[in-house]
Amino acid sequence: MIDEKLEPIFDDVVRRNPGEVEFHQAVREVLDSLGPVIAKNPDYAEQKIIQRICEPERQIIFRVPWSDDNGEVHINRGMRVEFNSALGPYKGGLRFHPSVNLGIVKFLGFEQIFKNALTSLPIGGGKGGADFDPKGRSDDEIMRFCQSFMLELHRHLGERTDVPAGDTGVGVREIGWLFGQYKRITNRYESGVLTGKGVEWGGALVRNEATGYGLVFFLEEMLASAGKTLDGRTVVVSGSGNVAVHAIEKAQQHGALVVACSDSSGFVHDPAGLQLDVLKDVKLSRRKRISVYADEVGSATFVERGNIWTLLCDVALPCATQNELTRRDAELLARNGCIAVAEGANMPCTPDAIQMFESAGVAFGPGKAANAGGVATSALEMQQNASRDSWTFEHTERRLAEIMVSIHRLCHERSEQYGTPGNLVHGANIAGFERVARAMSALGLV
Ligand SMILES: NC(=O)C1=CN([C@@H]2O[C@H](COP(=O)(O)OP(=O)(O)OC[C@H]3O[C@@H](n4cnc5c(N)ncnc54)[C@H](O)[C@@H]3O)[C@@H](O)[C@H]2O)C=CC1
Ligand SMILES: O=C(O)CCC(=O)C(=O)O
Repeated sequence: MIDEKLEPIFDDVVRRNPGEVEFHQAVREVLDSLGPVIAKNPDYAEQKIIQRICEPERQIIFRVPWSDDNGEVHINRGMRVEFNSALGPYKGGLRFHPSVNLGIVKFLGFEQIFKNALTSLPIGGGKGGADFDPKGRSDDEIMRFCQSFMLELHRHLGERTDVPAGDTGVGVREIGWLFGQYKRITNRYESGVLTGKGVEWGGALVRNEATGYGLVFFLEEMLASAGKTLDGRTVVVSGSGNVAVHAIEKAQQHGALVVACSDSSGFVHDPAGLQLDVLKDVKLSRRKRISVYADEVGSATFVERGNIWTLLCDVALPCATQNELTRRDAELLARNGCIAVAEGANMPCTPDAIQMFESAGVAFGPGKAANAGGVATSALEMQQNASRDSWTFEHTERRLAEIMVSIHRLCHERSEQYGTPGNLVHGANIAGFERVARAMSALGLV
């Protein structure tokens, strides 16, 4: 429940941003946690810190024209929301997906402010993307799209200004085409302007794996605070993209049996445990539908359009997309004995699903904390670019693990200090907000 003093702020956000339902949802969740913080720090109310945080510093919307392999012209809409730069340059990924609109980019950018603050690294919050659907497009078409997108976006970027990375539909391949075009337009090898680059051209080892790996490090901390471990647990993961595959990899390394994953066509169930090499080959290399995994692995079945959350598991890791896990799914998971849920995707659980987990005693790790390993490792990539250095895999993974442990500790401590022990949603919102609010307050009315 939003504190009654903060209710008018939320109403104003809804009025000023009509129809942007995902953005409203993300704001509501944060404001829900902030009543006690504002009561303790009346200066923040006077300085209208919350109202300022809810208003992006800058929103850029632009036309992206490109032509397909048959010469037909297409027009997409590109956007970048530069939300908050109190802690550092705007930082956050680019999403290419037909569902992208301003409300989606704003929800993602808003979440990113608090997530980035939780890493304790010097990065502000931003997000971008386009309503472009890469599915079924040739490499040439996607490259032309990336080049056209960057032709406009480049003027807003810079290693000290705004530093995008990947997200849904944007991986190392697209970052390559975006970086190549930036370099060509500006005539500068400005490595720190994008992260998630290939390791041969300025990228950092571990960035590709970082979100999924970080999720599992965070999950281990959640379980440890209840005296449990991941070893021997049955895990279900939704999605089969960058985050999902690397979460599966790290969960397996920690002794879990991961029995299912999905894509937008359905899920595969492999009670023997997913074969990671086959999964990576099908989804990341050949970019096929998930059903191909079941065609190639005898122990697996494919369930078209099926609901993955009906499967029995100890741990659920939603790693696909926003609002993919509803209250009904949460009830089912709890009833089936699930003990922990950690969000690899951004906002994959609906608010009433989260409430359900809380009331059923299922440990819950919110995305802005649990999936912060990706952006944290992006900040480590920026550090390496700035110092013209490159670290080993082992060193970088150790840094990632330390960051995830410290994010969990911070969220846990704040949840206790503010009277909701173990509620990591409150802990994450409060800890992230505190860091941004202190910086905004120090920087004056800007
Ligand atoms: N890539 C990164 O470093 C980070 C990504 N995230 C979030 O993680 C989520 C996944 O991102 P990536 O793995 O990078 O994207 P991706 O493009 O590599 O993979 C997305 C996956 O989700 C699946 N998917 C999409 N809609 C689905 C649906 N309705 N049902 C089942 N599967 C569906 C796709 O088929 C694909 O397998 C997104 O919410 C993203 O914002 C969060 C933090 C960092
Ligand atoms: O690495 C980054 O800059 C962004 C990662 C991202 O988009 C996210 O955390 O949701």
